Amino acid sequence: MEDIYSLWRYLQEKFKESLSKVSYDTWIDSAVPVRLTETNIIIEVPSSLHKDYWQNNLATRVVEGIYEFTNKEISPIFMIKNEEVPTIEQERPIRPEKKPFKQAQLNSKYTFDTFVIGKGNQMAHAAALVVAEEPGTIYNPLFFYGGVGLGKTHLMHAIGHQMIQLRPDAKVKYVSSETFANDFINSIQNRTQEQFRNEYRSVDLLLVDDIQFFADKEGTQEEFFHTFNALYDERKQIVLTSDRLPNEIPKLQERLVSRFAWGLSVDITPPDLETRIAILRNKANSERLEIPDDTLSYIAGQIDSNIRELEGALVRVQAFSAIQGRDITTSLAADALKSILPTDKPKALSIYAIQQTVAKFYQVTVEEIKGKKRTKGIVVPRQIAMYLSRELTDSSLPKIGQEFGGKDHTTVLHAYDKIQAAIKKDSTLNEEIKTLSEKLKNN
Ligand SMILES: Nc1ncnc2c1ncn2[C@@H]1O[C@H](COP(=O)(O)OP(=O)(O)OP(=O)(O)O)[C@@H](O)[C@H]1O
Repeated sequence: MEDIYSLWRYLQEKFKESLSKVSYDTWIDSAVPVRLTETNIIIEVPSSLHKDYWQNNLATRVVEGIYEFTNKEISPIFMIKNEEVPTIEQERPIRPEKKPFKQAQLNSKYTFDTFVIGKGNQMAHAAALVVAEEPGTIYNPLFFYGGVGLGKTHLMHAIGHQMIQLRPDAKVKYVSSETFANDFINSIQNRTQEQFRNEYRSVDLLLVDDIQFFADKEGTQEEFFHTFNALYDERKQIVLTSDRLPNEIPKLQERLVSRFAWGLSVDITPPDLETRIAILRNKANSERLEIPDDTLSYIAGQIDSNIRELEGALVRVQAFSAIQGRDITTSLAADALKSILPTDKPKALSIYAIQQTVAKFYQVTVEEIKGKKRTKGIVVPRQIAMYLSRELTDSSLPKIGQEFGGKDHTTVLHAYDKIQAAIKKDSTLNEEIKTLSEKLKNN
């Protein structure tokens, strides 16, 4: 048998590559491998919350990682610290089994009931409900896009659950784009393409997550194109997610880009403070944690862009309180999060600050920059401000458009391309943009 510690180091490295620092520190760093046999690995974690998280989110990756390292199928068993080490023979392997269609690999926690609605996801939530209730009619495909950990997968699963509740015989299939690609490749290797096609083309609802990973996979794109057409022609609902709009995914075939635009694309933007507090409160209630309101506000104030990290922070605070035997208070939360929060976090640059700086530099007003006037003296500063908003902030194109008086994302893209091309030819403009960037970064 392999050495458990080398294997663990290998798994740690893999998780380090794929998880954010906060998630890694919360989930992986706190886990300890206890025993390795021919069939199982026992992993000790600090709390039941950790155990749930490992089982729901990380177990499959453990199986994959161990298989890469040892070439053996070994399932993880998670035990909570200080519990008795389980006897392996009595344990059922946790490795995900092939479930019947109806259950469709849906995470039971990702439902509409547990989804908190806020400004950034309101439209996505509404579209998801429509699609669950009237699949294949209005918004087909439905395309969610937005940053990491903002609830795209959650909403997708919620659609699946809701559809099964309304129509218990509905066939729902949820896959990540990688699973689709792997299934396709395996079907070629095993000569089971017909089975593959039957499986994917006979569903009532197909949910494909993170399709940005289709980039560079020509054969998979080809196959997905046919799957898409077959389902679409039969008026079956398709829901897709990605971290960006289809036309921004490099190497995505044009015919897929245009098909994805047939339905509705909705972005999910980071939650505001109120929504983050509401998400934490829900989570704390469902875990029966006693946390004062000011502590929830404190945690929500520290982690402002990613809900997965927000949840990770709550688990960390809870674990810290359990280990130290202290009640959860704001000062305990501050201690618990100290090591994962950047100490000199630079304040994120806002689009408004860019508009102000550019307006002042070119002696126009912010209203003119955000407005519709097409005189040259205004159009160029407006395009420069859009260009800098894309370069210097994490905002998506639609979000930038919105901040410029509700313009379309294509207008922003056009401005960006135009300025990018212009600075290569026009050295004065190049200098001006450099000066503006420096000014903004040093603010
Ligand atoms: N509005 C919300 N209400 C409650 N929980 C939420 C909400 N949005 C996200 N979450 C939770 O945050 C975590 C991350 O969400 P999810 O996995 O759906 O993100 P994602 O956008 O699919 O991210 P990725 O791009 O990494 O796949 C999940 O545990 C999810 O339940």
